Amino acid sequence: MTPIKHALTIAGTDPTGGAGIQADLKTFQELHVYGMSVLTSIVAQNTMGVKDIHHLPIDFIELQLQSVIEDIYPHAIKTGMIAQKEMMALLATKLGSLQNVPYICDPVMMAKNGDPLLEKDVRSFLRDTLVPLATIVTPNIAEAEDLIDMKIDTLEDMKKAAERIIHELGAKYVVIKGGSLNGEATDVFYGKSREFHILDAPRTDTKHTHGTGCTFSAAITSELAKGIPIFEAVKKAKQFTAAAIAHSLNIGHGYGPTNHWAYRLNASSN
Ligand SMILES: Nc1ncnc2c1ncn2[C@@H]1O[C@H](COP(=O)(O)OP(=O)(O)OP(=O)(O)O)[C@@H](O)[C@H]1O
Ligand SMILES: Cc1ncc(COP(=O)(O)O)c(N)n1
Repeated sequence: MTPIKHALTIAGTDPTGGAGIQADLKTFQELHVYGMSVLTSIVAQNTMGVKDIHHLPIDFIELQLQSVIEDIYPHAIKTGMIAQKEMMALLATKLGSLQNVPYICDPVMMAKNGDPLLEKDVRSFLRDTLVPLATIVTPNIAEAEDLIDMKIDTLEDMKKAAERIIHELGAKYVVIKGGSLNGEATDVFYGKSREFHILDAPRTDTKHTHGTGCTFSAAITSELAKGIPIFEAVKKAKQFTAAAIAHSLNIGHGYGPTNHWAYRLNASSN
């Protein structure tokens, strides 16, 4: 039997279980990798919005990370909600010192309803510290616009933005998620091979998309932990997330969560 691979998420929490650390761990489990987590911020949020955020002290985030790495070395690492400059600086140092571990940077900036998850004025610091270290960075349209300070209205704009993220910011690969553009669910993948790939999946007409971005980047992380080539990993993540959205859950009073086991249902009916 192939030894199990280990994936680590470094992110904030969602007590309703749909986004953040909780969505990441559910995704790792569904995709058969051993999931581990380092908490950065504890977020009092639900499907309706964010009530308050408690940031953990930097030295305690460092201690969690050290505890994981000295014991169960991760085969891939993702970051989600990294809210403060000091957290970004710590992670840049730590992630920069790990050799050959794929790093998936989900540049989380806000919750689905628009509530901010990052402290003010730290977005450019995210762009300058964590994005350049990324094997792949996974912005949605608003995050991509913010990272390279350009308006994105069309697929051509998405391609231009992808080129700029690679050539100006230094990540190796990028996938820009077009879920919020023109009612499509078309994503653009681009990277050091300088080839564009367009990823399409049927768009589900639902408001229950809480945690889709976390789920997508955690699925990429799972596949990269297994050693799957990067574009294959992104394609699998796209299918996994599309299924999770197609079977999303009408629970809670706001933007309901996705269904992390939907891909398993699809696979068993094939
Ligand atoms: N309603 C939908 N139906 C199918 N796929 C979707 C839908 N909404 C998003 N996706 C896809 O889910 C994945 C994760 O998208 P994510 O929610 O992070 O970003 P987004 O929808 O592009 O942006 P935003 O968070 O601003 O809505 C992407 O592949 C995206 O194309
Ligand atoms: C802790 C945390 N991280 C990320 C998100 C964004 O979630 P989404 O995937 O819906 O953009 C969130 N709401 N909470």
